[in-house]
Formats: sequence, structure tokens, C-alpha cells
Amino acid sequence: MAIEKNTREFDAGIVTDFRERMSYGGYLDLETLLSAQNPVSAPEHHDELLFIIQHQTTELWLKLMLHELASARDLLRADELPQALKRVARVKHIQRTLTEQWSVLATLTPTEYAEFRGFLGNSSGFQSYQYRAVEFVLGNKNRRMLSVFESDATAHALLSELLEAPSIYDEFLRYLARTGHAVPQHILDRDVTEAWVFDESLVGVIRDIYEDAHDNWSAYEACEEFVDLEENFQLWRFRHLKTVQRTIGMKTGTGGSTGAAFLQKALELTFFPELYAVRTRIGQPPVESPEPTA
Ligand code: HEM
Ligand SMILES: N[C@@H](CC(=O)c1ccccc1NC=O)C(=O)O
Repeated sequence: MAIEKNTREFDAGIVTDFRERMSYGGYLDLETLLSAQNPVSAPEHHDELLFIIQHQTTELWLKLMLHELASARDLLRADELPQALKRVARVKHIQRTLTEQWSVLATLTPTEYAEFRGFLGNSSGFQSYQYRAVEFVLGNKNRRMLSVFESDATAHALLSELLEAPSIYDEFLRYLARTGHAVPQHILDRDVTEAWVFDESLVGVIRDIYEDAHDNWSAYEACEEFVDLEENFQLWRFRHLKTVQRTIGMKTGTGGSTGAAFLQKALELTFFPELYAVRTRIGQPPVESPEPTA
């Protein structure tokens, strides 16, 4: 038995002739994928490959995240809540992988990074259109961000389209309205190209869902899934900030921002603020509506 030589038998049926058959590498277009790592440092720095692959794998996962989130948004529009939540469940796993992945890049020391940072010019993750697209789908719209993509027609077109489209949160709130929840009309009519801003009038609607979870189970479950999405997103941002602090300290960014201080401010951005605000209200007496003025 070959196993005694610590060698596995080559099963008789194993296919070896791929002249006329689809192969692994062909199906996955590995030729393209594996020829896309092109270090710019000269002489080539050993650690630049790590830097490139960390970014490329992130972009691949972002591509899938966007695919799933856009689909979840469309499913909500079609009143298919359980199917939408299935998509969100997958996104949560991708986010965990992306957050965990920071530990690989954290093995890059400040000295090593400084040795090839100069070759990166003004390129920066700030110019990641897929990252911006995910922020837009989740409702953190910012028209100003489009200016970075003036010279990239594909990225610009995608971001413009997502800017104009309702976010996943807009679609969820519309779904709630259609299924009997008292979502105020001004929310349903809002300008969806603007960043979502905390709306006090929505907190009572969410509170009703949380206080009668049994009878609002699917809406309640969806709210909790959205909170997971937001929390996971913030954990990624936090790990990015920590990686930045340990590799470049307080240096300004290659993209032109103040660097760590700029990234710190992103931790204050929020996607679903009412889903957090409701936690303060649960079990408290209802907030009186303000007296109408004049
Ligand atoms: C040593 C590693 C890294 C450093 C030192 C670093 C540094 C920075 C800095 C300073 C910024 C602010 C923009 C600027 O002025 O350049 C930034 C933004 C950004 N970086 Fe990184 N980064 C690192 C790794 C990564 C990785 C692996 C990704 C994954 C794609 C990434 C994605 C982003 C994104 C999406 C932004 C925009 C964030 C926002 O707008 O809030 N970065 N990065
Ligand atoms: N902004 C980083 C450079 C950087 O990290 C980067 C450069 C090119 C492509 C992606 C990058 N990642 C995140 O910003 C810096 O200031 O060192």
C-alpha cells in the first residue's frame, strides 16, 4: 500500500487530460487573477506582495458583499424579507473574515512599510470605489465622494447609480410601512441621495417592534441583523485605524487626508442610528411629542 510510504493512491478515475475539458484554473481564470500582483517598489520589497494581496482579497470580498447587499435591498423591495435576511447573514460572515484578516497585515512593521510607502504615490484605500459603494448601499451617502472617481467612468457610474437609489435601510423602512408600521410619510418621501440622518420620529416605530417582538418577529429579527451589520462594519473601521496607527502613526495619508485623525472620525458615522437609539428607550415611559409651535 502506498499509504505506508505516506503517499496517497492516485485514484484510477482522476481526470488528467484538460485539452477538451474545463479545468480548475480555466474556470477561475487564475491566469488573470495570479498575474495581477504587480509590485511597484524598485528593487522589489519583500513585503509589498503582502500589501497587495491584503488589498486584493479585501476587494474580492467587497465585490461579493456588494452583490449580496444589493440583492438584499432588492428582495426587501419585493417584500421577500426572509430571503433578504439570508443575504445579510452571508454578509456578516464576510465582514468577520475581513476584520480578522487585519492580523495578517499587522505583521508588517513600520520600518518595512516605510521602505516601500514612497512608491505608492497618492494611491490610497480612500479611492476604493467598492468600499464607497458598500457605504452607499448601507445609506451613508456622500455625493462629494464621487469627485475622487472623475477619471474612472465605471466606478463613477456605479456610485452615481447607488447614490440615486434607495439604500437597504430606505427599502426596509418602506417595507415596514407596507406591512402596517407607522413610518412617517416624510421618511418615505426623503431625498435618498442624502446621507441618512437620525430621525427621532422613527424611534417610537422601532420601539413598538421591540416591545412586541413576538407579534413583529420578522421585523424585529431584521432590526437585529442590521445592528450586527453596523457593528461589524465599525469593527472593520476600528481595526483599520489600529493598523494605521501602528504602521504610520500620525503621518498624513497618501490620499491627502490627516490620516489616523481622519479615520477616527469615521467611527462616529452611523448607518442605522434609530436601531441604537431604541435601546435607550426600551422599558422607559414613552417620550411626549413636543407641543406644536404657533
Ligand atoms: C498599512 C496599511 C494601511 C495604512 C497605513 C492605511 C492608511 C490609510 C489612511 C491614512 C487613510 C486615509 C486616507 C488617506 O489620506 O490616505 C486610509 C483610508 C482608507 N483605507 Fe487604508 N491603510 C492601510 C490598509 C488598508 C487596507 C488593507 C484596506 C483594504 C482595502 C484599506 C482601505 C481603506 C479605505 C476603504 C479607506 C477610506 C476610509 C474612509 O473613507 O473612512 N486600507 N487608509
Ligand atoms: N493611505 C496609506 C497607503 C495605503 O494604505 C494604500 C495605498 C495604496 C492602495 C491602498 C492603500 N490602502 C489603504 O489606504 C498611507 O498613507 O500609507
